[in-house]
Amino acid sequence: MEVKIGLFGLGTVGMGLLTILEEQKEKISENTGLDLTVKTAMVSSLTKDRPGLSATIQLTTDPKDILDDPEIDLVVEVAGGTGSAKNWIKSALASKKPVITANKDLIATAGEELLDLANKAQVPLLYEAAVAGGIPIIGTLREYFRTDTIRSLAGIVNGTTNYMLTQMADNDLSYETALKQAQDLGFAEADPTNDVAGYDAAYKAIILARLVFGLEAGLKDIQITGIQKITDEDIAAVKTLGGQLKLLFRIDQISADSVAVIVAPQVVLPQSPLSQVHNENNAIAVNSDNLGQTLFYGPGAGARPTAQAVLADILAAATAPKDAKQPLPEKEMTLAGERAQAYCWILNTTGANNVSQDTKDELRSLIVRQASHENNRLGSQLVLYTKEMSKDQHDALLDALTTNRTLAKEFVIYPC
Ligand SMILES: NC(=O)C1=CN([C@@H]2O[C@H](COP(=O)(O)OP(=O)(O)OC[C@H]3O[C@@H](n4cnc5c(N)ncnc54)[C@H](OP(=O)(O)O)[C@@H]3O)[C@@H](O)[C@H]2O)C=CC1
Ligand SMILES: N[C@@H](CC=O)C(=O)O
Repeated sequence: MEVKIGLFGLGTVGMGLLTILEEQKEKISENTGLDLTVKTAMVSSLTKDRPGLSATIQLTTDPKDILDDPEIDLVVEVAGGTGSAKNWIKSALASKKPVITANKDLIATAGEELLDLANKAQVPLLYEAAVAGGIPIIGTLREYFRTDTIRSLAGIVNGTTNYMLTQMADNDLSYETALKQAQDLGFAEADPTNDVAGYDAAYKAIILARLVFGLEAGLKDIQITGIQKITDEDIAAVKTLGGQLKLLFRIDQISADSVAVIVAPQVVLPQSPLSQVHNENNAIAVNSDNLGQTLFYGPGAGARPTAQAVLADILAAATAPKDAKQPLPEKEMTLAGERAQAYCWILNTTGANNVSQDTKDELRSLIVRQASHENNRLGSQLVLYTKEMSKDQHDALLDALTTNRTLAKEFVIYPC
C-alpha cells in the first residue's frame, strides 16, 4: 500500500527522515507492506541549498499544497514553533489526515486541545520524537506500563545541555564552545535559549506528567532552572566529592492526587546510573509498583535517532485502525509543593566564621561528605553534600550557616 506523506520542515529531523526512508525503503516495504513516499515538503526558503534532496519531492512555502492535497495520506510536522505548526496540525486533523510531530513545545502547551481534536476526528496524533529523541519512551509508557502504576519519573531529557555539561567537565570546553558544538551537531533548538534555560526539558516533563499522571501544567507552574549560570568552577567544586552536574527533570507522586515537578541542574552521584549518561544521550528512570526501577537510555537528539522515532510513529499511524482513539490518563493529578531533598552547598570560606555550636552540631549530623576547593576566582571554598532535609530545615540551617560565609552555589542532589 502506498502512503504519501506531506512533510512540514526539512531541517535536521526532516532531512534525517528522508535519509532513513531512502536507505530503508525495501526493508520497510518487506516488513510492513507499506511504500512510504514524501510527496511534498514545506520549508521557509525555496532558495536554500539542500544537498542530496531528491528531485521527486515537491518543495513549497504554501501549507495548502499539503493540507488541501487529497493524495496526501499523512502529515509529519518537524518544523517547530507553536504558531503556524498548531494551525497546520489542526487543519490536517480536520481533514482526517494522521499527524506525526516531534514538536515538544507544541505538544506541551497545546497537547490537550490537539489530542482532543485527534480523538474526536478518530485520527492518530503521535509524538514519540517529542521526548528524548530516539528513546521509545512515549509508546512504552502508554502501552507497556498500562497495567503498572508509575510513582515517579526522572532523568535527562535534553541532549544539548547534557552534551555541554559533559564537554565542559571532561574536555574543559568553555560554555560558549560547548554550545556552539551542540548547535553544529544539530542537537540544539533553532533558538538554543529553550535548551540552556531548561524550557525544552520542562516541555518534555510536562508531556510526561500529562501522559502518566494526567497533570495539566504550563512552564509558569513548575520550578525551572537552566544551566546558564553554571561555571567551570562549579563543575570542579562538585567533582571534588565525586559528583557531576546534569540538567535533570523529576516528577514525583507526592500524595494520592498530587505530583511535584522540577527541572534543574542537579548533582548526580557516581553510584547513580545517570552518572553514565554522557553527551547528547538521554535517560529516563521510571519507578513503578510492579517493575520497580527501570532505566530507558539512548540518543536524545540528532537527525537519525529523532527521525527513527518519527518513522516508528508513521508506521504506527499508517497501520492504526481507522477509528483508533488514544487512551487518556485515568488519574488527573495536581501540582504539589516542596519535597524533602539533599543538597550540595558550595560555601566561600574567606572571612569570619562565627557559626554557633548548635548550628555546627546540626550541620555535623546532616553532612554526608565535605571537601575544600580552591576556586581560581573566589578563593577557598567548602563543598558539602548533605542528607535529605525538609525545606524548613534547609532554610533555617542555611540561614544560620551563611551568616558569616557566602553561599556561592547550591544544587539539589539527585537521590540514587
Ligand atoms: N534536532 C533534534 O535533535 C530534535 C528536534 N526535535 C524537534 O523537531 C522539530 C524540528 O527540529 P529541527 O529539524 O532540529 O529544526 P531545524 O531548525 O533544523 O529545521 C526546521 C525546518 O522547518 C522549516 N520551517 C521552520 N519554520 C517554518 C515555517 N514557519 N514555515 C515553513 N517552514 C518552516 C525550516 O525551513 P528552512 O529549511 O527553509 O529554513 C527547516 O526546514 C522541532 O520541533 C524540534 O524541537 C525533536 C527532537 C530532537
Ligand atoms: N534540543 C533538543 C532536541 C531534542 O529534543 C535537545 O537538545 O534535547
